[in-house]
Amino acid sequence: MPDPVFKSGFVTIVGRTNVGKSTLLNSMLGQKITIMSDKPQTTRHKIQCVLTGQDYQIVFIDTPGIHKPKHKLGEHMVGVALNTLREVDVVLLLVEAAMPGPGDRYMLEQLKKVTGPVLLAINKIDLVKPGDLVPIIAAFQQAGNFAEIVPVSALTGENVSRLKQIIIDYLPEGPQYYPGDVVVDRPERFIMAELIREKVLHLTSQEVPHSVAVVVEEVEQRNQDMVAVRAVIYTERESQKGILIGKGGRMLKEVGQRARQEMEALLGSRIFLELWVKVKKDWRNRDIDMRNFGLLEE
Ligand SMILES: Nc1nc2c(ncn2[C@@H]2O[C@H](COP(=O)(O)OP(=O)(O)OP(=O)(O)O)[C@@H](O)[C@H]2O)c(=O)[nH]1
Repeated sequence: MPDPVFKSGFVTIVGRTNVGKSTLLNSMLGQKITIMSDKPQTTRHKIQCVLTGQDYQIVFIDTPGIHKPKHKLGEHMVGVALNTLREVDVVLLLVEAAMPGPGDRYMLEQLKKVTGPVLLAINKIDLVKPGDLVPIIAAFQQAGNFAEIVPVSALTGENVSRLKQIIIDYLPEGPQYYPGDVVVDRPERFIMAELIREKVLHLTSQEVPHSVAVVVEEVEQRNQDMVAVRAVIYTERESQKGILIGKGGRMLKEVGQRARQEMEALLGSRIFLELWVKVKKDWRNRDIDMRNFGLLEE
């Protein structure tokens, strides 16, 4: 019998904010890695997760949403997304199960610049009646040029393994780029910061929008099973700082407790987490600060 072919390559998931990119990625990986929240624009970084099977390896690059930029950080995000599209083997466009609107058309235009296969996954099908899906699929089929169209629910997992198989089908024959386990090509500090930020977004609802950045300033191995972490949550306004700290420090304590539990599970050691809140005005419009926060590559 001939050896089975090993397939590998780089895949990027693109889509408007909030369509469920992180949820889908996590569902495919079966492990929580990227930030998930119900606020738009939470995935600012290019994250590589690696999914390895018997005869395949998918390297996921999670790009920020392609959307019309509103401020400097927005512009940067669009640039990152478009550059990534040209470097990968497969582009996976994720949309919500609804008729394509102006925002989708903007994205479909951008995707015409891609030469490789573009797959379309129509997400959140758990929210629509099966009958309503047919015209949606037809509309997207007409509006774009997709190698495959797959309806999925990232949340319930419906059709996710089929989508994974289709991605593998479109990968070229190639080497195993990374070791066998799921890995994240990001320093642990980044993951810890994202976990903290996720808790902030979940716990503060509307009052503190995504104008929050988290920087892990220090990680110190105290002893064999204890790691001390010092992190700063940056907000744009004093009022947001107040909300984040909460009455008698209650909010910050809650954020810290929840983040710590997940950090411990992820890193497999006990964590001593020290959290600070600082105000840094208008950080989103200043390149220098964005670089400090690790949002721009040098
Ligand atoms: N009902 C339903 N909700 C979903 C599904 N997939 C994702 N969501 C929800 O949609 C919201 C956004 O999901 P994310 O995975 O954070 O979206 P994203 O595209 O990564 O968002 P950004 O990081 O802002 O670009 C979350 O509240 C998810 O729980 C799905 O299949 N069905």
